[in-house]
Amino acid sequence: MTELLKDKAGLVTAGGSGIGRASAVALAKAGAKVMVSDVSEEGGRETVKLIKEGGGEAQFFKCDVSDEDQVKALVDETVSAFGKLDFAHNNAGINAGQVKIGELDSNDWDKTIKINLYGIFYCVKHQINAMLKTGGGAIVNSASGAGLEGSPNMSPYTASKHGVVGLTKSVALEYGKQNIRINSIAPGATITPAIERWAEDNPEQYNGVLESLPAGEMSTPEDQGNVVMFLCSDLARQINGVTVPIDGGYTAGKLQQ
Ligand SMILES: NC(=O)C1=CN([C@@H]2O[C@H](COP(=O)(O)OP(=O)(O)OC[C@H]3O[C@@H](n4cnc5c(N)ncnc54)[C@H](O)[C@@H]3O)[C@@H](O)[C@H]2O)C=CC1
Ligand SMILES: CC(=O)C(C)=O
Repeated sequence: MTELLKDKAGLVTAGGSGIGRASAVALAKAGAKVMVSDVSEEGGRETVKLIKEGGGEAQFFKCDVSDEDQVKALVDETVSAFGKLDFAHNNAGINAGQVKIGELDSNDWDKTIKINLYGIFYCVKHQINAMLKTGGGAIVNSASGAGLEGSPNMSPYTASKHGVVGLTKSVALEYGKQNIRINSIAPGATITPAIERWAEDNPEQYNGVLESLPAGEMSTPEDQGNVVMFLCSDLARQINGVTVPIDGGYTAGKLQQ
């Protein structure tokens, strides 16, 4: 446990697995009270258990981020449980419809945009309104490397994550003077349970991905969660409106930043 987020309170969406679980744990280890939310009750409650076993404080609230009423209820419940909202990690995202756009089922487009982009909009809107009442705060959105460059066979995902990057920049310009910061992370390939299963089934492709990465390894959920924790803390007080690649240098060879 550290004291970096002592007396702070906030929420994590999709905190029941992978990056969201790691960020919830990192935030709690830094001393924060964390409302872990997920559409999966089982995953979310497991994260709460892990936090409590580590001596931290957390509660679970079920929330599908594609439903605005549920998102508002999550924000209200967090403020009611902890008295304020100092930070939020908006992490829920899916990657449906992994085909060329000519073959894309429109339902996969709708589903992806609804969770990845509308979900971030609903979260940010209601979190900002809560933070305005309690003195400000810090928001971190999960974008992706696919929010910074094109990715074949992932057009709904790529479009949604570019949207998250753009929304982050615009909102940063709107509320800086009210002591609200908003940033995104752009994880590169990160070893979450789903990727672990894929790697086991596709060892050659997995080794190909590893070779393309400057660090020679994928990042871990904890690599992502630690940066989220930093961005939520006052150490990052001058960081606003940016998207931080966390990918061992992968985007350094791709982008002009
Ligand atoms: N794992 C990776 O390599 C990368 C992940 N990301 C992004 O990071 C975020 C988290 O990804 P992972 O940790 O890999 O995910 P994961 O697959 O390990 O977990 C996803 C979680 O999201 C929850 N979820 C799904 N739909 C939801 C909804 N509508 N509302 C609330 N929760 C919902 C699931 O129940 C699950 O607990 C996503 O936004 C993803 O796009 C970005 C770049 C790379
Ligand atoms: C799936 C994804 O967002 C990656 C690997 O950037």
